[in-house]
Amino acid sequence: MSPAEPGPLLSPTTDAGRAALTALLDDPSTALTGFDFDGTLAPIVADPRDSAPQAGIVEALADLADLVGTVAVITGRPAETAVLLGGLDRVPGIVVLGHYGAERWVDGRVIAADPPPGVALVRSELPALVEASGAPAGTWIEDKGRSLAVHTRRAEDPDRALALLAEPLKELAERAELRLEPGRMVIELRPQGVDKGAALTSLVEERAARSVLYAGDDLGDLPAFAAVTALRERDVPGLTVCSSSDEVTEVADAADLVVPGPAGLAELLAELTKRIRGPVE
Ligand SMILES: O=P(O)(O)OC[C@H]1O[C@H](O[C@H]2O[C@H](CO)[C@@H](O)[C@H](O)[C@H]2O)[C@H](O)[C@@H](O)[C@@H]1O
Repeated sequence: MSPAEPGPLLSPTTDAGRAALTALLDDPSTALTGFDFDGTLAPIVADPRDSAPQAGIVEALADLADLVGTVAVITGRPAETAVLLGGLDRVPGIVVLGHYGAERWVDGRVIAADPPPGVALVRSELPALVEASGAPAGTWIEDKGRSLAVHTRRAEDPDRALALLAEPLKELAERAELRLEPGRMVIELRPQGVDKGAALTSLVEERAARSVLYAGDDLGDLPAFAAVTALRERDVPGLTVCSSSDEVTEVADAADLVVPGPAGLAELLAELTKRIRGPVE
């Protein structure tokens, strides 16, 4: 295989994806690359406090940061949590947008507005709601400051727990004027008005990026995939990458390229940096 040919992983299956890859390789310095954290950069684990990046992936991001215009992480986590768990401060110039874009971490500083009052309401009512729902033991609440998430991964029957919680959480979210965000064995109640699509689009505009790559694994990443599609209409070629799992299949269906989880993404990033650098003389 010549260095100009796609490797086994870096092979988009759509024309739009192939066009975006070509644009990125032709002019990497104007490309923006964005990544989700859990399930994409970090393998899924039972307790979110134990999350750690896929081996080698932070080093791959650091290599990429030398070559492309922007490396960003866009996550449902608080920005600082993702930076700490991921050791993301090892990536030069990285931008970390937390809480679906409501927070921005750059160079060790976090910029964020105050959370809406509905978050305090949810904080006070959620424990009793979870108890009353009949959700099985192992169901637990993650308080992220600006939002709260109810996790069922450690419950005996995670899907049944989610089914029991769905209606009561919907009712509470409506009363608190918050948005319900379903994910991988989790339902989150979070402020409205932001999503990963709006966050990605703003960053592309701010950086005047001329091509974009976005990688994600969960339902909360679909707005970013939609933003990539919309940016193509504005002459910004875009490539969507799914870090696949058996838990969520909608993301693979929407992607230009599918890799097998964070391990596959680490390999893809290594291949991408190799392709950008070109043949070694
Ligand atoms: O936008 P992301 O970076 O993908 O964050 C989405 C949610 O990720 C975390 O939950 C997920 O990962 C956990 C650790 O692997 C796993 O235990 C859980 O089942 C997953 O849903 C995080 O805890 C949430 O707050 C994020 O919103």
